[in-house]
Amino acid sequence: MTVAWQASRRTGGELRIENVVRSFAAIRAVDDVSFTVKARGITGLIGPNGAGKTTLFNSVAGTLPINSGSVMLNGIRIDGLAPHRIFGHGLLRTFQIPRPFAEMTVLENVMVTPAGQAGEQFWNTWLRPGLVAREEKALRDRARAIIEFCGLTKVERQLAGAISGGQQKLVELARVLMGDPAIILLDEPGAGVNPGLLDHIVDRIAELRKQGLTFLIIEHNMDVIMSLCDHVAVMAAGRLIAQGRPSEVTADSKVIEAYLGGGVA
Ligand SMILES: Nc1ncnc2c1ncn2[C@@H]1O[C@H](COP(=O)(O)OP(=O)(O)OP(=O)(O)O)[C@@H](O)[C@H]1O
Repeated sequence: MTVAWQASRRTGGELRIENVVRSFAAIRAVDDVSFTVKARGITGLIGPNGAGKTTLFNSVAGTLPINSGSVMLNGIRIDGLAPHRIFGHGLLRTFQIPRPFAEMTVLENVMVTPAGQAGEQFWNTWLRPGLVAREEKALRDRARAIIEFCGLTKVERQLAGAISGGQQKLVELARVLMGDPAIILLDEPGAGVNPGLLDHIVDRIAELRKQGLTFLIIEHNMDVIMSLCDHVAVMAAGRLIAQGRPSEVTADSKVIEAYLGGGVA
């Protein structure tokens, strides 16, 4: 029997992206971009293919160093920190293509959490077996509660490589939730997901926001953006060309022009 799970252990999640530049040789993939993701809100990041959205995500999450500018999380400067330190400050991300351990079950995938458990120190297995067993049980209970929250209980014993692409997206979300995030960067949660499951994913994201989490979401599906986001930032050719409420940015002539000129996915 699992206990109801609440995503409310951290507070905050405000992300301030200021004048960020990231180039690849002559291409300024992110060109002097500034915007703020409000704590406990859902900000969408949209733009045509090649706009620089993924590069900005990678820069914020610490996997790509930035050339200039700054990234602040809850007032703490995080650009230049290693990805695991940024993770430690509560910023976690998912990937456009889910990356589960295909030969492990859904439950095992969700139980793979950051270092620091007693069982990871091998001598504990002999000297303090009770502690290791208690930690293992607490981890399993927490994983099962999060799996239930994500609606994955029916498939928790299946191999993660054998479930649908949409369910794998939910496994990614569950894994991120195990890391106790303040802010989650979601990379195209709707890509390749059937409409029924997409409604469920949207509902879970809305519930997590209600519980105090903050989101920055890259998404090409405008229905998802319109139903979830309270703020939208629009990039094109590396630059931020508009930001505001969803209804404002979709009516903005610069945005319409960028999509018509750049081709919408
Ligand atoms: N590792 C890299 N090396 C060289 N150029 C890159 C690299 N990564 C991205 N780019 C270039 O940077 C620009 C922005 O790409 P990016 O993938 O960030 O855009 P995007 O908005 O995420 O696009 P999509 O919606 O198609 O995923 C593109 O011109 C791309 O070719």
